[in-house]
Amino acid sequence: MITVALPKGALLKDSVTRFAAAGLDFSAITNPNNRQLMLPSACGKARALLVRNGDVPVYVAYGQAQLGVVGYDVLQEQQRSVAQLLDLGFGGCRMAVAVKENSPYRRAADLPAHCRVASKFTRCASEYFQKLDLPIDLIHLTGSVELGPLTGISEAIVDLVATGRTLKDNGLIAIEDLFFSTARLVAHPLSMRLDNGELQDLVDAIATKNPDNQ
Ligand SMILES: Nc1ncnc2c1ncn2[C@@H]1O[C@H](COP(=O)(O)OP(=O)(O)OP(=O)(O)O)[C@@H](O)[C@H]1O
Ligand SMILES: O=P(O)(O)OC[C@H]1O[C@H](OP(=O)(O)OP(=O)(O)O)[C@H](O)[C@@H]1O
Repeated sequence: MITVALPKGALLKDSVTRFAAAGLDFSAITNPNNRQLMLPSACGKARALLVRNGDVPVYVAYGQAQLGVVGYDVLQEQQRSVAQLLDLGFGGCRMAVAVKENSPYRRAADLPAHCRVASKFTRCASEYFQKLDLPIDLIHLTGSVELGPLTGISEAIVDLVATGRTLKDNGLIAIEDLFFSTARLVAHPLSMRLDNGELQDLVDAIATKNPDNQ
């Protein structure tokens, strides 16, 4: 039986839609009254694990799920051994450096050496500033990162921006982008190698049967 790790939160609805188009109906997982974390598909041929977005690569890397859906940002941050099979197109956002609107900084390289940068994505942030050859003091936060410059805990943040509304409503501006992110279909590499065709057929159906293109 194929097990799929689906992310709670922003990517769940579109993930369920894409699997449904490919023949696996996990819609029961989106029922607000549902508290079951492991659910069979309507046909009974597969099952879904409902996990935190950040835990999808963990279940897939360990092989407890053969497939998963997760944001590219999380894959960049975690660097786990999972195979990226498809760009699913939804969940578009960018990873950006942001500062207070009224700060003098307009490029990441303008930030003073050893300034504090808050982020949930500390590996991405660290690699980015290393490439700029700018030493920074990273502060790891797990959410509401925009509060960093507002409270003064940090001069800048590295965080996801989609509509830009959260930045605007908190008096911040993005000054540089690290990368663009969308949801990805990932797989356990060994499961793909040992596949008898069933997994590949599902991946092909997800790739070709996109309701947004029909
Ligand atoms: N505002 C947004 N608009 C569109 N996509 C977003 C937005 N914020 C995040 N995403 C994408 O959706 C993914 C899931 O975000 P979501 O907020 O549901 O999870 P999370 O709470 O950040 O994750 P975790 O459960 O690991 O803490 C992100 O990794 C990113 O790829
Ligand atoms: O540009 P916008 O459309 O306003 O979206 C960006 C916000 O969305 C994400 O936060 P999320 O809602 O996941 O909450 P979090 O701060 O707890 O991560 C991200 O971390 C930003 O805060």
